[in-house]
Amino acid sequence: MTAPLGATSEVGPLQTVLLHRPGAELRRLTPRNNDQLLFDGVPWVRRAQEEHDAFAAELTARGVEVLHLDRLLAEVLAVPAARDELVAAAVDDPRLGATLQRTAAAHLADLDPGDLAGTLIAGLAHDELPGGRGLAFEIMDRGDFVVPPLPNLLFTRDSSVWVGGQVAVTSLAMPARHRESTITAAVYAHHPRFTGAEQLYDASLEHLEGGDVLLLTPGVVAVGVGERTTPGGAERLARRVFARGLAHTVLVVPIAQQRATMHLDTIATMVDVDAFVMYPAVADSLAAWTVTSAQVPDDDDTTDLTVTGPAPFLEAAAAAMGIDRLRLIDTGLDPVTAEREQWDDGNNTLALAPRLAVAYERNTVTNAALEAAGIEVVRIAGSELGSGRGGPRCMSCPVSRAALPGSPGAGGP
Ligand SMILES: NC(=[NH2+])NCCC[C@H](N)C(=O)O
Repeated sequence: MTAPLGATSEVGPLQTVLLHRPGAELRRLTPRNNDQLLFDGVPWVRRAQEEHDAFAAELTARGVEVLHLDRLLAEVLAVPAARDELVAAAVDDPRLGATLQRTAAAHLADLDPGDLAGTLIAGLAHDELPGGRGLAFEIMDRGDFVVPPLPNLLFTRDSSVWVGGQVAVTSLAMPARHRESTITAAVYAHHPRFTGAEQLYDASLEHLEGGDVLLLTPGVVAVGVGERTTPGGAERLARRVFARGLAHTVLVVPIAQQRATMHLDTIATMVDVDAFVMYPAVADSLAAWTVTSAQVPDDDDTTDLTVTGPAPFLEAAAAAMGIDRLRLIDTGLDPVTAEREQWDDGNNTLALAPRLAVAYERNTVTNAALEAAGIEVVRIAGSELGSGRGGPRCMSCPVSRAALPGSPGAGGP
């Protein structure tokens, strides 16, 4: 029996999750390209894989079904339409010119599904393309990429997000991540596991990343806007969730446009039905605009919106959730520890159920605070994984979460 698809909260018992075990794409990182590829260092790949395997094992041990994105991808690449879409997307790059696009596409089209999946993720370097031709090919250096690698595919949170029983394939803001959503789009459209899943969003729309989307409680969604998700993306998502009856309130939360706070889930995640772990430096200033719709909404993109605010985030969230107050657990203790542990994704927890969350072991002060507040912490190592600036929440996309007691069912059919 597989669980119904979808999620309506951050903390409902996790049943199925989408992960990506990092592979050869991390071996592409060098001190020259790591900034552009959004890593803060050059990870030791073998150790990163061990850390990721241990993360997956903790989830499996607690009864969570783990789906692996590279395996789903290899399976959909047996479908001709999916193959054609993904090969075309891989060479759809103005750097290449028509001749190199054609020879690269021909090379990719000849690969078997497993090798093609591997190449779409790890990329294709100039010296790996035997029949390469064209002006761009002549001019490129040996190590340049014809198809760039996708080291951030590891952060499955960002390239898709389930809201209720529908899945939003997102529109990623950074060029290094654009192609990730061609992969999630193909998997959701063509893999039998997702047959019938309705798509809520797509990559052609305004920027929206899953790390900015928090399902506070059934019917209430928070969306961070900052370096990645734009106000336009938040507005589009609000209209769509209202039109489809997936939520009644969207809280739009501005966050600083900088790397340390690239997504809302880098400063706050939920660890219980009424509790956040949050970066104290922003706790007092974080604000939210409350978006609702007075109309009986029925159209995806034209519903009138009512916007009120800004109000302090915790007050606006509690009001939208229909509870008196939200509990707050601080990252760190003093400002320096807080800043260090925020940077190391101390806030970026993955709840497996109310009061049970996965966190990086290195954030010792935050984890102690979580335990003091009654949260059981499943600690994982992240010395190598963390160099991509993402923690347990970023590295996971919940595909099925059970409904919270007392709330309507989570997913769709
Ligand atoms: N949901 C998240 N916080 N994701 C973290 C993504 C990290 C990734 N290196 C990026 O810059 O995009």
